[in-house]
Amino acid sequence: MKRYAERTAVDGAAFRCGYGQITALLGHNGAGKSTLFRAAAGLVRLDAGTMLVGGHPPGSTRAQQATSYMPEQPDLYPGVSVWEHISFIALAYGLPGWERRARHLLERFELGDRRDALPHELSQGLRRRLALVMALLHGAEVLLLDEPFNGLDPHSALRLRTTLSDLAAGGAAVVVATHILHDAQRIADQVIVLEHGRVKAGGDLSSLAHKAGLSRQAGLEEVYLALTSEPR
Ligand SMILES: Nc1ncnc2c1ncn2[C@@H]1O[C@H](COP(=O)(O)OP(=O)(O)OP(=O)(O)O)[C@@H](O)[C@H]1O
Repeated sequence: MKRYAERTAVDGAAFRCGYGQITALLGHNGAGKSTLFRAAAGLVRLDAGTMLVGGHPPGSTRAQQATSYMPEQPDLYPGVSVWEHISFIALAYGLPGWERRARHLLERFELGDRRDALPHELSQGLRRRLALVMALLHGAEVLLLDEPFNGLDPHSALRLRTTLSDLAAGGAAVVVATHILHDAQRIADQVIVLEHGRVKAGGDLSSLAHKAGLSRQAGLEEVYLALTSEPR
């Protein structure tokens, strides 16, 4: 449970995100998705309840080493180049031989020729791609990505979906908060629907469709709209 003054951001959000799985965290604006991520990343402390990240308390050194968190509004520093941003992450995690992986990720997200660019010289989608490269650099076993598809063009979104599926196939626990149900439907093994800080429903798409009283072939948007009420 997490409260901000008299406002309860999260309460009753019990679920598990398994290794080797992609979990999509869905919910209206203000449902508590980012608060859960910030708590998992050790940036805010829960007022009650328990959370473990990679088996460790959030904020502990072992949880930090196991986790990579990309906030909804990633911090990029003015005057610091693409390559310098990546070097900083490599230094922070003490990654040996990181340059090869960095070059590979930059190519994968089509930033290979923008190594010297400054954040203000990048479009919104390119800045998001840089933040993704930074989040993926240290090969964390737990990946927490807040709105990673925002601002990506369709090819980049496809590349990201493939990358996340590959990482989950390699054993990572990937958790993605998103409003883009098209992308979530294509990659999620598990969907958690949050409403007012609580888990409204959780499971794979076909079990959620069943819960919503829809055909098991129903798409995620239809299921989401059936399971949730209008935001107030
Ligand atoms: N630093 C803060 N101080 C006060 N209230 C906050 C703070 N951060 C979040 N909240 C409140 O907590 C609730 C959950 O917010 P949160 O950012 O977790 O939602 P979200 O599901 O990520 O929303 P969105 O889809 O809009 O990103 C909201 O009511 C929000 O106003």
